[in-house]
Amino acid sequence: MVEARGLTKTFTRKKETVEAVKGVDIDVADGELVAFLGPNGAGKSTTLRMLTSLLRPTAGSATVAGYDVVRSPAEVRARIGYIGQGNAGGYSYRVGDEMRNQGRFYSVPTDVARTRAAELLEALELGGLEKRTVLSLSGGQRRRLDVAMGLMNHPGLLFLDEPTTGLDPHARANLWDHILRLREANGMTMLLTTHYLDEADSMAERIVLIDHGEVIADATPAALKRDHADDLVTLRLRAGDRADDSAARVAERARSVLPLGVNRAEDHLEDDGAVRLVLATNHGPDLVPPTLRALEAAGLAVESADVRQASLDDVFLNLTGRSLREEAA
Ligand SMILES: Nc1ncnc2c1ncn2[C@@H]1O[C@H](COP(=O)(O)OP(=O)(O)OP(=O)(O)O)[C@@H](O)[C@H]1O
Repeated sequence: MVEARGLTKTFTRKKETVEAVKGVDIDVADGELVAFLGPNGAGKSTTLRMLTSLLRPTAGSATVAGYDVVRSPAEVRARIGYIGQGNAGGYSYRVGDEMRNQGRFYSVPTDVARTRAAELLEALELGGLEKRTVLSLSGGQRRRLDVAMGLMNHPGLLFLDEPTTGLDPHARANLWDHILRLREANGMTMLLTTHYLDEADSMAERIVLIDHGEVIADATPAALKRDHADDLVTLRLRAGDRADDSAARVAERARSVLPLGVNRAEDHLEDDGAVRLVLATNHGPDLVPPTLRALEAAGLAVESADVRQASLDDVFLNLTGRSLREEAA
């Protein structure tokens, strides 16, 4: 559905040059749901705007739904839906008019547009709001209207630029619910940008991590976490009463019986004399039972166990040395 090679965009303004996108390769197969994830200014929107033919690339090429974005922009636009950042611009327009205008923009015959608009508004829980002005809608309703408008031409491929930014958690979940249901019903391919880590993690089948205009990783959320981050299992062990049960001995005995699957182990002496053992692993939850069994069989008392699973922020941190969560904040 999408094939981009060496896609590049350089903005020049008042002698200042910004290399927004630096030679990006992207492939999206039919039916995939792919998220561009990256910090502010990484080049996500610029890439999306080139793929939707809204922005001409400085170099490189892209075909979308089988058409070249530079040579055949009209063919591309007829086959895609695009939901930009803060779309529903005509605030004084009525919801129904916005949908009709969108239909006209895509040359959808009037009677088809009427039926389609009604179906989409119903599917996005906006039924009955046709006569309301866009201005009077809540943030979540406005964003759902954006989605409805983006689907007026029944696209096989939908581009969403930060669809849930600015919405509260309830409205975000609700919007996702609707998007995924429509995707299911229509078999749409979807490409979206987001800086919500949790959203990318749970919704996207594949994540393209973008930083400083470059793709720094491209894989499923699970593979990214497996290859670029560790789960951490933290255990508190009690030093025994015997003379040779010093904290150092406890740590040493614990290390000697750890099961397979531990990438790294560190121990720390706590103020109260307990030993904190931190295990880095790719299989946090699965590692806990055999570890507990092994430690207990070795006569070591485990006071507590905690598992922190790898996150996409850990992945970004390990790849760039910066925290995406902190940059977003
Ligand atoms: N029209 C423009 N003129 C000049 N510079 C631009 C223009 N559009 C984008 N840029 C610059 O290009 C870089 C990439 O911007 P882009 O909007 O693609 O990033 P982004 O990853 O989508 O960020 P955000 O998450 O904040 O939307 C930024 O440095 C931005 O300032």
